[in-house]
Amino acid sequence: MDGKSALGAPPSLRELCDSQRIALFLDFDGTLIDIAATPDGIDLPARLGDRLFALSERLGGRLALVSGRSISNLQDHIGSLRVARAGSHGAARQRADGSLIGQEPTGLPQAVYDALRDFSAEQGFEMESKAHGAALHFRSNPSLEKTGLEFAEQVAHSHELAIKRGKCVIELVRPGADKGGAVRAFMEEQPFVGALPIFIGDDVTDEDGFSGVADKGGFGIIVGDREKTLARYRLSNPEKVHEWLEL
Ligand SMILES: O=P(O)(O)OC[C@H]1O[C@H](O[C@H]2O[C@H](CO)[C@@H](O)[C@H](O)[C@H]2O)[C@H](O)[C@@H](O)[C@@H]1O
Repeated sequence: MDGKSALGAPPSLRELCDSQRIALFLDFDGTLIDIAATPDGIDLPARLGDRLFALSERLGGRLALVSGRSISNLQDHIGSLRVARAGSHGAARQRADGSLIGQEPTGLPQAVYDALRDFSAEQGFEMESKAHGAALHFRSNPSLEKTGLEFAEQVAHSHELAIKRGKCVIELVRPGADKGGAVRAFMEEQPFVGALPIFIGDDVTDEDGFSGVADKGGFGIIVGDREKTLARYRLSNPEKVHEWLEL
């Protein structure tokens, strides 16, 4: 679908909740918070964790954060999480009480972190080491994209890893997991099972989430502009997302 011109705002959350049981899947960067110059340079709205918990309570616990960040990194920024969450692009999944859904994923080989660190220092990328992956950020110099992608492809090939793309970032991860898989895993369990799922996200990896909710009869909401998207509706920025969620 042509996301830029065709998509309108979704019906209000209240309207949707009046007619059915809703489950919400929320991306973090670019959706709940504005994109910043660096991964740690983000500004969070006051008491975001408390507000997400209150929204989750209103939805009977059917709310999950689904982020490319690790769960521990989300907690470093938001504080202790009391809602369901998936980190590392869906590879790590926890219920609201912190119990695991599936196995805890393994990290990358140390040689990959070392190679990316050396490459970043030489070439001017900002490297982000994550629990289950590693990212090359080039927001401060977008002309680095091609060099970074070529290097990441070599490393991925040597270590049988997958590449995920995002906004000014190239990430190396273990193959197999995505945000759609996380949605499907939550939707098989209480309190999510049987609800109408809605995924809100802004980036390429969120398209897997849109596909996951569509498989279960739900729909996606894209934040900002994308040329092509599986989302059915659009909100223009994180501020509008907060308004829509009545956070
Ligand atoms: O799935 P998300 O929750 O949206 O996480 C995706 C990646 O977000 C972060 O990087 C992005 O946001 C940074 C802060 O605004 C920005 O500086 C960077 O350019 C963006 O790519 C995070 O650092 C990554 O680990 C996430 O995978």
